[in-house]
Amino acid sequence: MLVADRYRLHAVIGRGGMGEVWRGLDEVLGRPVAVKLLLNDGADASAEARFRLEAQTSARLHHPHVVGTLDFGTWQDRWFLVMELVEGDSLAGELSTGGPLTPERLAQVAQQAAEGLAAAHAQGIVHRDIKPGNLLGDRDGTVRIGDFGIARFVDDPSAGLTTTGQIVGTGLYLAPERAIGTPASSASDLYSLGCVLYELAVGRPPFEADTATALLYQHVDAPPVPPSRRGATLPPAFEAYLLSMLAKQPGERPTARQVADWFGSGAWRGAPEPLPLEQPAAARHRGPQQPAPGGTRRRPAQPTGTRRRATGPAPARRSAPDTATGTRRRGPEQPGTGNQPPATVRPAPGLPGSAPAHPAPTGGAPASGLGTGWNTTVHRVPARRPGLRSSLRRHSRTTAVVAGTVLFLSALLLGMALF
Ligand SMILES: Nc1ncnc2c1ncn2[C@@H]1O[C@H](COP(=O)(O)OP(=O)(O)OP(=O)(O)O)[C@@H](O)[C@H]1O
Repeated sequence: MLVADRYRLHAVIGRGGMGEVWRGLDEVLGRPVAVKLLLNDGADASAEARFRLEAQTSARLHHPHVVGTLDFGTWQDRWFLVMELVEGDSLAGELSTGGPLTPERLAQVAQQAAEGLAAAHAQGIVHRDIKPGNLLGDRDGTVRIGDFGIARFVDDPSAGLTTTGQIVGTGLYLAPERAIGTPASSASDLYSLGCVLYELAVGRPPFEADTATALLYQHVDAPPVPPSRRGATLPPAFEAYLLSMLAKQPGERPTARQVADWFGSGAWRGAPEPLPLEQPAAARHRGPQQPAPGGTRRRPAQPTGTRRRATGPAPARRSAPDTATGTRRRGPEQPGTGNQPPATVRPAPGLPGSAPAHPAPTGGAPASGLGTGWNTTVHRVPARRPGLRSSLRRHSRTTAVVAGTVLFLSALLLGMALF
């Protein structure tokens, strides 16, 4: 098939919600390309506008870690988008074929995906659909962010909702603030990236549930179980930093720039700071930014230029639910994987019951990670949820109380030391 007298389509690479992607050849320039053809079913009147927006948005970005846009137009009444061809597998494919990634590969994914996001955020673009399938790995492992199909500019008042008030994004990776209907910000992308890294480390996403409502509650209310308690072998600094990306409050997450710098610095190899008696003298003088190969129990390394609150130790110290088992097996002991929502999920009065709000096409399969119908883009769940909103506020209050107590005790100890 020759599209627009120029692009020879060879084989379908994959299908998404908006169209199918083909491997092809630009016969004019003689180079391989990927061509996305918008589905022609006429089912979604806004699809054409979204497709055009994807083209325009991605065309503004020129970055080694973002899939480049080469052309856009119509051919035989179908819209097409021509992109750089990424020859390797998506991170979703990498996980399903090879299992959880090594810390080295994970750090590379984190750094490069964050570089791509930082470039988008610098242009005022929020991706809004960061998920394993949208992170493409080149043959040499280079990670490129694709699919800006639902990206928005941060000052776009319609960002976050469709015209019918539905939440846009992928539920397994949806930031808490988005679960309560707040428009996505760059911090929302960082939360999604945190969920993706978690999944690539553990083999399962941080939160899973049988219903969309229960899943949203977990994003808002449930502390993620540290990956190490689910079988992942990450250096402690890496784990702490990853958990900081999953902070419930957007302002407590590191920025994309900080994530890229931190992983690029090698600080992820570090371990928590040892207790005073265990600490070797040389390590005491090592700066907090430096990696600590082989060290034990050192405080997580601080990212360059990162706000103190975004460095990760706090989430890591948060006690995990007793349901964590340290296994990768999916079962009722893992958060949200049983038939009932976990104890931390409190369905609010008036919310839909246990029936999935967005039924999985596989016949009611739970929201259990890659390959399920929940791994989709638009959630047909009413976006404004008072219960979820107050839940998020409660998190802020708890943080304030803890911070106040720590401050008070510090002052008390200081006073005792002085007098
Ligand atoms: N530039 C590209 N090079 C190589 N493969 C690509 C490229 N763009 C997309 N793909 C592959 O094509 C498949 C479909 O991509 P597409 O962006 O249409 O859908 P999706 O992200 O899977 O779903 P949705 O758009 O509904 O979120 C994906 O699996 C992806 O791996």
